[in-house]
Parts: sequence; C-alpha cells; structure tokens
Amino acid sequence: MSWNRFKEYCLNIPSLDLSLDVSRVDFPDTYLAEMQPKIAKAIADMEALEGGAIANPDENRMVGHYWLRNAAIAPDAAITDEITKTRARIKDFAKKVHAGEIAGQDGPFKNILCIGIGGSALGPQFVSQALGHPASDPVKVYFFDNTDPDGFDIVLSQLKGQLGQTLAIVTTKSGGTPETRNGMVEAQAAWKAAGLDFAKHAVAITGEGSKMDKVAVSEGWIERFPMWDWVGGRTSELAAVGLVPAALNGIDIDGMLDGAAAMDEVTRNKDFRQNPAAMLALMWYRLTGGKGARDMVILPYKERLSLFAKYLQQLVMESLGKEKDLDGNVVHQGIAVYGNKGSTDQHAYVQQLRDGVPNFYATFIEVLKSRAGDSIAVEGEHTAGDFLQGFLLGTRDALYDNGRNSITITVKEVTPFTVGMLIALYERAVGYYGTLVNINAYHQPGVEAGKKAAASTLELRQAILDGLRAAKGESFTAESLAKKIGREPQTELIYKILENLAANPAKGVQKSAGQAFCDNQYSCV
Ligand SMILES: O=P(O)(O)OC[C@H]1O[C@](O)(CO)[C@@H](O)[C@@H]1O
Repeated sequence: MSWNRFKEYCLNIPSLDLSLDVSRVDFPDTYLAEMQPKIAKAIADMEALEGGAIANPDENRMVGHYWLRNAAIAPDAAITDEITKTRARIKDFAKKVHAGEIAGQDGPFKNILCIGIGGSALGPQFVSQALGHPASDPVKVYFFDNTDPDGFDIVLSQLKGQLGQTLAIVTTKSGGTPETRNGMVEAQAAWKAAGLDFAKHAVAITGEGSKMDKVAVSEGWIERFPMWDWVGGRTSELAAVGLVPAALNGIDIDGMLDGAAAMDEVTRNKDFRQNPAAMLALMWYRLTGGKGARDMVILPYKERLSLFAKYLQQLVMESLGKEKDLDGNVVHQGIAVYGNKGSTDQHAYVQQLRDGVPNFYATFIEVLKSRAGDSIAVEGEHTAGDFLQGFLLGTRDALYDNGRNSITITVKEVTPFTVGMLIALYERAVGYYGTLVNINAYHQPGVEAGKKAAASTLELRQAILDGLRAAKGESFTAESLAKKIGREPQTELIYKILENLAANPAKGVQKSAGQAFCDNQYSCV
C-alpha cells in the first residue's frame, strides 16, 4: 500500500476524532468522478428525507431518525416538541429510578429486564456492552429477545429472588410482535409466582394505542414511552427504545445523541469526498458491484464493540435486502454482514478470509486508546494493547497482500459520543447505498412472509391436537393423521409438529417409535 494512496484516500475528520481509510479498496482514480452524479442524487434524496418526505413509500411513512438527535430539524413543531419532551422525560425517569423514588415492591430497582426483539433489542444490547461498566453501573441489564422457554429460564434463574427490584422494559414498536408478547407473558407469570405485581415493575416502549400500549394502560404500568411510526425499529437506538435502558444503565445519553448529531452534520456534506457516509456507501457499491457480490465482514478490535456486527447485521440486511427496486423490477439486492471481534476472529475464520473464497471485504474498526488506565508490559516493552493493534495491522496487510480489500475506521476511544457517531455513520451510509441501488431501505416486507407462515403452523398445531384428542387412545402416523384431518399436503409439517409435541408431553401427546421415522406412531392420552 503506498503512502501516497493512503494520504489521498484516508479521510481524516479531526472534529470527530475519526478517520475513514478507503485506500485499501482497489478502485481506479476515475471511480469517484464517475460516481459523482449518483452520490449527488443520494445526498439530495437524504436532504428530502430529513425534510419530511415520504421516504418509505410502501408504508407511506416519513423516516425521521435523524430528528431524534436534532429535534429542531423535524418537519413540524409537534414532532419537535414530542422528541424534546420524551428526552427530558427519559432523563427524569432514570433520575427517579436511581434515587429510589420509583422503586419495585422490594426496594430500589437494581436490575432491568429488557423484553424486545430485532430493532427493539439489538441497539440496547450493543450499547450496554459498549458503554456499560457492569461492576459499578446503577443497574444490571438482562434481555429476553426470543421466544425460547429455556432462554427465559436462564435469565429468570439469574434474577431469582430479585424480581421485586427488577424493572421490566417491554419494547415493541408495533405492539404485536409474538416473541415480545410471549416474553411479557412469561415475565408476568414469573412476577406473579414470586407474589409480586408485574404492573408495578413494568414500563412499555411502544406505539401509542398499540396492543402493548393498551395492556400497559389497562394494567396501570409504571410508565409508557412512545415509539413513533416515523422511526424504524432498526434505527431506533437513539429513540426511547435505546435511550430508556441506556439512561437507566447510567450511560450518558446526551453524549450519544451529540455524537450522532455531530456525525449527521459531517455526513450531510455535499462535497462527498469529505463525507464519510457517502464514501462508505461508494466503497460498498464498488466492492459489491452494486449487487451484493461480496459480504461485509465487520472486525472491531475492541471487546466493547463486539456486538456491533450483530447490530449492523439488522441495520444493513433488513434495510438493503430487497427483492424489488423502487421501479418494481426484481433485483434481489442486499449485502450480507457478519463479524465478531479482533483479534479473536483471527483464530476462527480469518484463515478463510486470507486464503479462501474471496467473496467479502473487511471493515476494521480500530480504537486507539487501549484502556482507562496504564497497561503493564507483557513482552519486552509491549502491552496487550500493542499486540491488539499489531494483530489489526498485521491481518489487514496479510489480507491486502492476497488481494483482499478492506476499509478501516479509526476512533480514539469508545465513549457515548463515539457510539452515537458510529450508529449515525452507518445509518446514513445505508440510506445512501439504498439510493445508489434504487431500493426502499426503510421497509421489511420479507419479514412478514415468515411471520405469516409461523402463524399458520400454530393453526395447524391446533388442528393436530384437536384431531388426536377427538380420537383419544388411537395411534396415528404423520401420514394417517394428515389424512384424518384433511391436511395431506402438509404431512411434513405435521410430522415436525408431532415430534415437537411428543418431546413436550404436557399436552398429552405420546410417541411410539417405528422402524423408520415415518412409521412413528402418535396418540393422545
Ligand atoms: O418493535 P417490534 O414492532 O416488536 O418489531 C421488532 C422487529 O421486528 C421487525 O419488524 C422484523 O420482524 C423488525 O423490523 C423490528 O425491529
């Protein structure tokens, strides 16, 4: 890598203590000039979006996550007012919880249990890992982000005897996500079993008037915070979704919002060579051929950022993974994202990155400051942190020497400001990329298909149970039961559900194994 190319293509932004080095992306010197009209359109579209345009046409919605950190730019005064008041309410609520003025039945809250999934969980998980100090934070943070009963049990076992000092935060924009509803129902049962009133330990973050909101109102939960329809789940970390748990956790939420606002300012720059979000989107476009041809591997060399790849996975893949473009053409767009942390990944999959199928590009995230205090030397004069940077630089060179491109983002340290900045950087890069490939980056129609299919399997499960119960004592194979209940085309699903019912005997389904799996017999006792 030449020093001259590095000087040319490492964008250094002193006001943010951040640099974006794209010199290790092999684009010809003509590339940026060629892309100028396309990126100019993306920047103009984003300006319209920030001004309140219906940037999510399918759902007929505005896209307003940028207003969250600068309420003054919201397109109407009522929105500005709501954002400002909500932010103040969150800080006030956290203050009262910390002071013990708002407390559980057994005393001041010392834990929070965040119940939510997708955008209603990934941001809070990333931020609590990035900015928490578990030994000294005012609360310990736990999550229910699935509908796995064993997962609930693991968390509840850690909270045993402490539910009277645990605040449950139920987060769902739509208010109707089954996994979250199930988590809430399981939590309610656990609080009840402990002789406690769940409502006195519960807060809702949801759309006004949603199903969950109605539950919170009718049961008299402690507090409700809004989730607005103009904020998407995957861009909601800087709305109440992320700010409530962060503030309770003692994290400086103003710092996060300031970092995001400062990044927004810089990434509005029409001089795209000085605009890190525009440059990031242009690199993605170059590296993937504008068609997702390569995966994005995120490699933060910092424990605190180890959930960033998981967070970005939703932000990027739910935003960009689309079947159709804005003109209705089938395009199957998207960029796959994965990653964990360096140097740990060096001992897992970096072998393939260096030598295997070249279907990716890496993004190294470098954090200059090693730790809060000084470090001991572990070998000669070198500290563990010196090794960490050594592995980053070494891996980056080893990849580049073998024709593997990479981007490097460097920040000084992991602070609320930096985290806000990184979130804002990727939010806008995703938006710009959406325009470059002409897709709606703000809806998620594909997820609905899976949700509908899941609902129909529950209906089938009920039909199976009804069929078995109606013929109590009689045994069926999957095939004969399918025939009996008139669902022959669904025999495979019936087999899968019968196996699950037999493994969870509470509903009375028993199995007697046949010679081959398809001969297994099931009956209801
Ligand atoms: O906040 P909600 O409405 O419960 O949705 C959770 C997640 O589910 C999705 O709608 C996809 O299933 C995500 O976009 C969203 O972040």
